[in-house]
Amino acid sequence: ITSASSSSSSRKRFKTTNPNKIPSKPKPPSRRSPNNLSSSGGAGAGVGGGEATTYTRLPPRDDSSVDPSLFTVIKLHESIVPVSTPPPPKISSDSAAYQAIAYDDDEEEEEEEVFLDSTFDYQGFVSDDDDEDIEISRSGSKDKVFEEEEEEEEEEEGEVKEKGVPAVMRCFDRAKIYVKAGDGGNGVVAFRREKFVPYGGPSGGDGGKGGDVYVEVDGSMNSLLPFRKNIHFRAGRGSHGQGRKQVGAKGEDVVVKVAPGTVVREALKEGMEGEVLMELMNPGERALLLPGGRGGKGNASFKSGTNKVPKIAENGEEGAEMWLDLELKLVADVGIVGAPNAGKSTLLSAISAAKPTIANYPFTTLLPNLGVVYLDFDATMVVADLPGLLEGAHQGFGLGHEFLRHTERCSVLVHVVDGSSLQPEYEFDAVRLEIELFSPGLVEKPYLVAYNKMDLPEASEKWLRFKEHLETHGIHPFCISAMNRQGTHDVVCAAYELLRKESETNKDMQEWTNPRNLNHVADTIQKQRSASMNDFEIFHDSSTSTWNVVGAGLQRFVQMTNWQYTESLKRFQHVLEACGVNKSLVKRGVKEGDTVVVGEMEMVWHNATEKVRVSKSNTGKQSAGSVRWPQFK
Ligand SMILES: Nc1nc2c(ncn2[C@@H]2O[C@H](COP(=O)(O)OP(=O)(O)OP(=O)(O)O)[C@@H](O)[C@H]2O)c(=O)[nH]1
Ligand SMILES: [Mg+2]
Repeated sequence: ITSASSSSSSRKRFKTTNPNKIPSKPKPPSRRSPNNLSSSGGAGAGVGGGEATTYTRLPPRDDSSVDPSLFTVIKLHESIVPVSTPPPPKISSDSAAYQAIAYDDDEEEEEEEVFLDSTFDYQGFVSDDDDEDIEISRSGSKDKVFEEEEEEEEEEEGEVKEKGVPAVMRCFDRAKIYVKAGDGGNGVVAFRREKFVPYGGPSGGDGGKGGDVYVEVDGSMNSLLPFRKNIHFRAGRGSHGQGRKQVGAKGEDVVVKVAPGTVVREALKEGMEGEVLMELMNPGERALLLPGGRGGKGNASFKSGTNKVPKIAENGEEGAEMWLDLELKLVADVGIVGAPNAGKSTLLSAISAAKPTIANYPFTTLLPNLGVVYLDFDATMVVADLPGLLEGAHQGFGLGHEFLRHTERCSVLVHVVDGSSLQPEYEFDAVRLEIELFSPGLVEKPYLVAYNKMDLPEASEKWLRFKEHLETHGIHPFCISAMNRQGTHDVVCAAYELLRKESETNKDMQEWTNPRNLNHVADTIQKQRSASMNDFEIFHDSSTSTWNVVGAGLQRFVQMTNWQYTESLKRFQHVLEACGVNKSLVKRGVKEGDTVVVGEMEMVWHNATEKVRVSKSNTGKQSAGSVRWPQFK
């Protein structure tokens, strides 16, 4: 027999996020079919007036070191759509109402009764219930929530500053956000009160389900910019149950909108990369990420043959919460890479309707530009123009090479070489090396080489030498003048041909990976929620005489138990007995007076032969934020 002592104030709140890892299914990047490009990709670009994404601009600079303060002038396509703002967390003003016993009185009888009977003849957890402190404990826990929030934000700020890429760039394609599903509403204890109907019976309704958290692809977004302003997304809490068996309303859902091509990871501490939870590619795709907590049962649900007057109700289940790392990898078919000032943006503007900034200095392009290239009615491809790569980019020179991850989804690369540079061959090799250093997988992608600026004599002079150099390596370069649009069509056709071949090879694999279950995170959480209470482990530290009973099912049960009602203790005691915790503890050698911890509940163990009886005199003061149970020795 055990009797309980308090602990919830000192222990951290139990989180349904669950310490157990959520298994993820990383999906191999699937390429979009060229046919659906016009409706997606955020670029919204198209021939005939369609506009492409253009975000560029850096004033000419002598040195290539990057001062973030200069990046404030950024031109962005207007189409960035703010993500939906989550509804403010609902805090019911009459939060204490459900705690006390509600009556669905019909006109006449207004008298209040309190059913916090502190005496029952049960060997087990007993309460020195002190009704008046419930409010205090409630507000106490609220404060705690806010404190935690502040901590989280501080932690966020600290992590934003990583070296390499200027802050402005990072924020566009990477974000860290917090999501929380709504808690379930609490059930209530109420009794039917009606004139001429004695013993109306229990009528406390169940709490409503908490709101869900969804992640949705918004085709009009082309960056993760909105997450610079808004990083907390909380679904609404379910309403509490009411008298007359009225079930609480469901909490409001929250939808986190992301750009196509966003990779969602579970955020881990200390810069570690979490598992990929999902990759969201196609506009309109929607994933249920975190399901809201279940509503607590009201006393009407506890009615049984043996207990016709249940004075017990459950708390709502806490909604799961987690931090997510979002990363945008552009969804483009072809990526244009090359050294700074080689003419990459010029090439994109020559082959598509995109209007990236073009200027005669390195690092004009700071963020990738997208454009849609139309070869035919049904032959289109999305082309991305990337910032320039320098030798040593992997060490952070220039803009670094982080943005190369945008090419990971590209099937084909077009390598633009500046023919007017001193040693085009050397420039070519250096850029290839940087690509390889970023990812060996990237260097294996099919690519073609476009030798640019052929209209300039210094470029055409070196063309033959360059061509020979590459041909010895089995590469056949194209020569173009992007500015005059000469030779660009050949490059486009060749790129499209490579793209077609690639998609044929990948076809089988893509078919195999479809259909994807985007809701697998929510499914895992649901599965964990239905974990049996019989699954638990007992950890014992012999030096401290503390026994930790760990099990998802039991922890959830503790969290949902409203300790205000004394019958809750009975039920808890019964559960511990029924699922074998007591037995296992005895077997492991628990001793009189040892501490047993289950979830956030801490108890003192008492041997079964002793009778425990509580008298009314035990109603002492409670500390804020906890419900204290007396210890009986
Ligand atoms: N003569 C000539 N100049 C060109 C050609 N293509 C590009 N240029 C010029 O080269 C300069 C750089 O062009 P961009 O398209 O901005 O080069 P980029 O590779 O995008 O440069 P970053 O974005 O800074 O990496 C501009 O002044 C262009 O006008 C070409 O075919 N012939
Ligand atoms: Mg450029």
